[in-house]
Amino acid sequence: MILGAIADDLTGATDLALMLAREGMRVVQVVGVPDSADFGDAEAVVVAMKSRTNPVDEAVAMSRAALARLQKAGARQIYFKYCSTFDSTPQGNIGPVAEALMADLGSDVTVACPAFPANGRTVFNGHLFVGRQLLSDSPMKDHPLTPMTNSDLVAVLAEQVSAPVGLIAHDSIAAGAEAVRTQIAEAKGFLILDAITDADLRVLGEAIADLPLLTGGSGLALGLPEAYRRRGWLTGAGEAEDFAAPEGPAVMLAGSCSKATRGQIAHAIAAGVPVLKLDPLAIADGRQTVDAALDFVTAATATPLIYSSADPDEVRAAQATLGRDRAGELVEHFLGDVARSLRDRGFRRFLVAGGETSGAVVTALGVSAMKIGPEIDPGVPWTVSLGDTPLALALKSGNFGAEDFFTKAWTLL
Ligand SMILES: Nc1ncnc2c1ncn2[C@@H]1O[C@H](COP(=O)(O)OP(=O)(O)OP(=O)(O)O)[C@@H](O)[C@H]1O
Ligand SMILES: O=C(O)[C@@H](O)C(=O)CO
Repeated sequence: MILGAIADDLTGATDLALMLAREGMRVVQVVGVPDSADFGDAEAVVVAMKSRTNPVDEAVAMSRAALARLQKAGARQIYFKYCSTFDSTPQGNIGPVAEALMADLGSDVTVACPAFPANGRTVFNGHLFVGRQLLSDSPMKDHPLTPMTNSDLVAVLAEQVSAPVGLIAHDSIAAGAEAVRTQIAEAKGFLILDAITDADLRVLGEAIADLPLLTGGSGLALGLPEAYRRRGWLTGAGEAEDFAAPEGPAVMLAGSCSKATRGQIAHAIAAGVPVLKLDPLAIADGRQTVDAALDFVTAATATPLIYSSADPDEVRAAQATLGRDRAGELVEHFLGDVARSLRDRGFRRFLVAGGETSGAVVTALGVSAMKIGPEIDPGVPWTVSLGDTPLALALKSGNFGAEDFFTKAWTLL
């Protein structure tokens, strides 16, 4: 194994696995800390955690356990994958997890870069942009769990760590990999990396391929396989692996409240997709039940969509009554229960929107590992679970995907 990755949520793990597979690596994605350190002939293993919004101690412990397994499997380099919108709170979990991994690896310097230009995430002078907006002006300011109100990543990360946080600005990246490598060699702690294009990411790939620990979104991995190839670690052109989606009925489940997901839902409704909208308050007081949701799915004449996605005002109202965490958990458990019951009734194809939501659904489905299939939109592939009853799973990061995602995805199977 060359690269061992630890992702703080499931859709993020899939996003990274797709990036590595597309650049020619044999990748396996596992869900949760794997029991064994045997990953067959995988050149990269991405361990998907659900640690983005857990208490800091829990997130650190889970990530360290994953690291130990990846080290045992012989990973040459470790990658901590977090969101391209740097989803975190002043407590963490990006900083504390990264610091713990650094300590375990005996390393005193690492880099941090959430840039993913194909999805509009760029970092310039240490400030994160989402499309043309600063992160703090983007819809991420209203995220239900990790509202992002500061775009200055040096400042954001400095609040979360005890080590110093510096910046390698775009002029250094434009000067090439050697210039970046020199700055890293002279630094201690964390270095935020600017990157505004895929070409920047390829320069960075070459500059960082020998560091023990990398931290970033999936974009930072763009140039790694090529850099590994140059070092002779990765051989072969990386032929696309076979992908056969299991046959069977399908369902779509959305718990993401992102602007992108809400737009995709509106598009699906306009296209005639049968929908059921969930309300956390109605789930809490028993007015909405899993049985009723299953009846809705059974009665649907086309692939149905169940969603709890709501605009920021609705989310705030639900959270004011239930509390932020309970509102989220109610929806996640509900969708997980629905998914499990549908699998038991023969459903084999699941499209899920939202990282936390995907974590809950995939856990409920008992999926422990998956292979990467065709890309639906940047950062979102179809996957197929490994094991006795394979399931086709599309796990969409909240903010990813074109407007027609919920209808287009099915045409790729
Ligand atoms: N109507 C609602 N009111 C309050 N919370 C909600 C509502 N609908 C969903 N949630 C919760 O909001 C959270 C959304 O997080 P999730 O990670 O699934 O989506 P996302 O943040 O848009 O996606 P990603 O993490 O991939 O960017 C979940 O915990 C979900 O249960
Ligand atoms: O990096 C991203 O934006 C996504 O892979 C993600 O982590 C969403 O939860």
